[in-house]
Amino acid sequence: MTTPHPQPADAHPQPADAAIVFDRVGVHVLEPSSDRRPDEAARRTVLTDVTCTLTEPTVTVIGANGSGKSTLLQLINGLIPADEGRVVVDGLDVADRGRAVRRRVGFVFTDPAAQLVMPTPLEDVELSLKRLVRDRRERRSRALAVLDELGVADLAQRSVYELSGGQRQLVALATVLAVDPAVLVLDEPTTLLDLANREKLRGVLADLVTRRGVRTLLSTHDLDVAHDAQRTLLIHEGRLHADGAPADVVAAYRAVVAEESRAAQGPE
Ligand SMILES: Nc1ncnc2c1ncn2[C@@H]1O[C@H](COP(=O)(O)OP(=O)(O)OP(=O)(O)O)[C@@H](O)[C@H]1O
Repeated sequence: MTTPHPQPADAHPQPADAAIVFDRVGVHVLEPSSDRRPDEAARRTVLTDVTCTLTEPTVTVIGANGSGKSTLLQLINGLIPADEGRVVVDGLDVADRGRAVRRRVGFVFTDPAAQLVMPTPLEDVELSLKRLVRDRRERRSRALAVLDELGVADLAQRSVYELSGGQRQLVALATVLAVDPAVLVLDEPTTLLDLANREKLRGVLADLVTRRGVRTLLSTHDLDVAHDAQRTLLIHEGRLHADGAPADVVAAYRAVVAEESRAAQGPE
């Protein structure tokens, strides 16, 4: 799909070739097998032959545990390299323009502990801004503004250890948003959130898309959240099994689960 999307007046400038392209992408992992010597590792396929071009501002990825969703997302900024094929973000091949890609793409991990390294939320967001904003006072006011945007400014000076999982998740998102990414990739961002915070996050993401022109790509097990997108991908056993409107892809997912459950019960 290559339909251009209108941009709001104060939107993040998107290049003419704004798209995330997966071109026959495969990822394999080496799995040491118990009955072999450790150096004779078996190669297991995690993703295979994934091809799609994502131009929509909002895309969601669904699929069973272990199907390959996180791996797919981590290919986008080179956290996991593709063993086959190419991943291209806004015209930049991740394999040789990784640094430029990472400047465009913000990644929010499922586990906020992967992102929070400082004693307080404020210091964590300031750390993100260090490369962009030299003036300390400016850095502080921008960090507070982002925390405020996510409704967690009151936690700015608290110890990270005093925060709930959901609060940490919002702070982790703040550290990424602070540097104003053009593309925001989120791996199961609502897993740790209660209903109120889940709704808040959905609102924040919708607002980022319409007001800031950020494009979002997120994986989720929450089928309500999956419907928030213009396009949904279903990853099943490492393959792109369905791709299209969220309602259609969710229906395809239900069909896969029903078929697997029938097969597990065996012949009648
Ligand atoms: N570095 C690795 N070494 C070995 N196996 C790996 C590695 N990374 C991922 N895998 C395996 O690849 C498969 C896909 O993992 P991935 O995390 O992408 O799944 P997922 O769809 O995000 O699952 P979940 O919904 O449970 O988070 C899993 O079987 C996982 O164990």
